[in-house]
Amino acid sequence: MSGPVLTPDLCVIGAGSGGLSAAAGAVQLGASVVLVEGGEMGGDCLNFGCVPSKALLAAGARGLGWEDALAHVREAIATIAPHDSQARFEGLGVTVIRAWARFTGPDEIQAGETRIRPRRAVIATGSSPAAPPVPGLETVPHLTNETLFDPRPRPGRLLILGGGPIGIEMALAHRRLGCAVTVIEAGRALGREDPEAAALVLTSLRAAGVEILEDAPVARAETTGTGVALIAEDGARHEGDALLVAAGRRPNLDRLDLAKAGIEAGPAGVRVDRGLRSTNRRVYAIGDAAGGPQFTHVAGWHGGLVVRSALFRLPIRTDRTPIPRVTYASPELAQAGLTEAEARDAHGDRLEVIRETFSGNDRAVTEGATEGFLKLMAVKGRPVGVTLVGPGAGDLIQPWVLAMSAGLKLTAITSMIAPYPTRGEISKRAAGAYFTPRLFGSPWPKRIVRLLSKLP
Ligand SMILES: Cc1cc2nc3c(=O)[nH]c(=O)nc-3n(C[C@H](O)[C@H](O)[C@H](O)COP(=O)(O)OP(=O)(O)OC[C@H]3O[C@@H](n4cnc5c(N)ncnc54)[C@H](O)[C@@H]3O)c2cc1C
Ligand SMILES: NC(=O)c1ccc[n+]([C@@H]2O[C@H](COP(=O)([O-])OP(=O)(O)OC[C@H]3O[C@@H](n4cnc5c(N)ncnc54)[C@H](O)[C@@H]3O)[C@@H](O)[C@H]2O)c1
Repeated sequence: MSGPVLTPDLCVIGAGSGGLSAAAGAVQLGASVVLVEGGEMGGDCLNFGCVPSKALLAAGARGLGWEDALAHVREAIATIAPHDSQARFEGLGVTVIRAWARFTGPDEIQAGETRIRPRRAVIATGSSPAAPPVPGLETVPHLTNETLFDPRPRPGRLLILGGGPIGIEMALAHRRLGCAVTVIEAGRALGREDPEAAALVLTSLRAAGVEILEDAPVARAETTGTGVALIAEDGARHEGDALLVAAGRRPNLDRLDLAKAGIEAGPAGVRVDRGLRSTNRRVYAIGDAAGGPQFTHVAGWHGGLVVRSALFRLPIRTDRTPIPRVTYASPELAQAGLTEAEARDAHGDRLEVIRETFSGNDRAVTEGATEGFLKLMAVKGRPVGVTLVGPGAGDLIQPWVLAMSAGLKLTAITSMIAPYPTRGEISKRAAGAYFTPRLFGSPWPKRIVRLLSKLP
């Protein structure tokens, strides 16, 4: 094969959330970096994921019309795009190649005409919408997150196959923009979340007019005269003029020729150890391609970790850090660390669960927005999980993410002075409630106070 041969310290395949973090970190530490991107710089999050979905939600909340909402989505992407652009990365000193990469051997990657023989490589190729095995779906016209934000007419009734985070967030966005929406979910909608928190979100979505059908596996899809129909296993037929398939993801590995490099993978992604190394020790896999939790902040965190490992040869591990997630529904649902059920499995009787509602939060009362609660899972004076549902939950959960990643005790939260009146006071109140029975329910503090009161 002719063409140039590059021998960088690091070759990163994929310029999404994970790949960009790895490339930016490595080049700024003095490494030579080649970044290969076959599609759009910025990957899913910027172009077809987080950014357009949150922009569409916000456009609906602001009461924009359909055309203005789609224009706002394009504007949001365009405003953020320079940060992820080829020009910015070349400015940092990264060699950017716009081509699809594939392995040609254990230590060689081909990208267009260029051959790359890096010291270390990172697979950061992300994921794509999975097509569920529903007969008829292959021929029925449908949207996925890759086409949902393109210019298109407003659907009168949108059917959504799948009630995970994409299905639920996009149901809310379309409802806000005036569409009738039906979500059809095989199991429980938001099935990964704490059931009580998910129920609150789903109740509010139903109250806003979204139809959500649970325990309704879709068995068949058909094209109708005016659009599409989904037929559930129980025979119920649901018709709409557009269909969004949001039924999970599959890793983007087909183009990579992994076997040539001795890299093993399964349906979830590249097989990696807890240090993100694949079965080829010189090749890491990060983000959605690595088969773990699929979030931008996880991909970005992975990007930082592999720089640490590849450049400084420092040990890294991914199995000890609590990973937060937020579903941007109304109200928001945020989770840090373990859910109650997970904490119960992990800690059994040692687990204490404390629940505080926003109806006891003065700011929420003054705003007349008291829906939601915080659930704290604590073991021996330390938080192991927090579920927060309510307006701004994604921001309110951050002190708990800090507390858990830094291994802080609940006293770190109780000793903080929380400004009054803020919704964030709910955290201090929950942490305080952990100590209430210990302090006021035990005879010892009272005995000590009595004893001391006898002293001059
Ligand atoms: C609708 C939607 C909403 C979402 N909302 C959120 C959210 O609010 N918060 C959140 O944290 N996460 C969200 N996510 C998830 C988030 O987008 C992903 O977890 C994140 O983008 C993963 O980053 P990544 O770097 O692993 O992959 P990507 O960002 O997908 O980047 C992978 C890149 O690799 C390129 N590529 C693939 N194969 C090759 C190849 N062979 N050669 C060269 N380049 C290649 C692709 O073109 C792509 O640009 C959302 C996802 C979707 C679909
Ligand atoms: N706010 C966020 O952070 C955010 C937002 C959107 C997406 N994401 C990420 O993207 C990932 C993918 O999201 P998703 O919602 O596509 O996937 P998902 O796997 O979370 O949910 C897909 C849902 O589709 C259902 N389903 C599958 N086949 C079905 C069938 N035949 N009939 C009816 N229902 C069926 C599943 O039971 C599941 O509940 C998420 O796991 C998340 O990590 C994150």
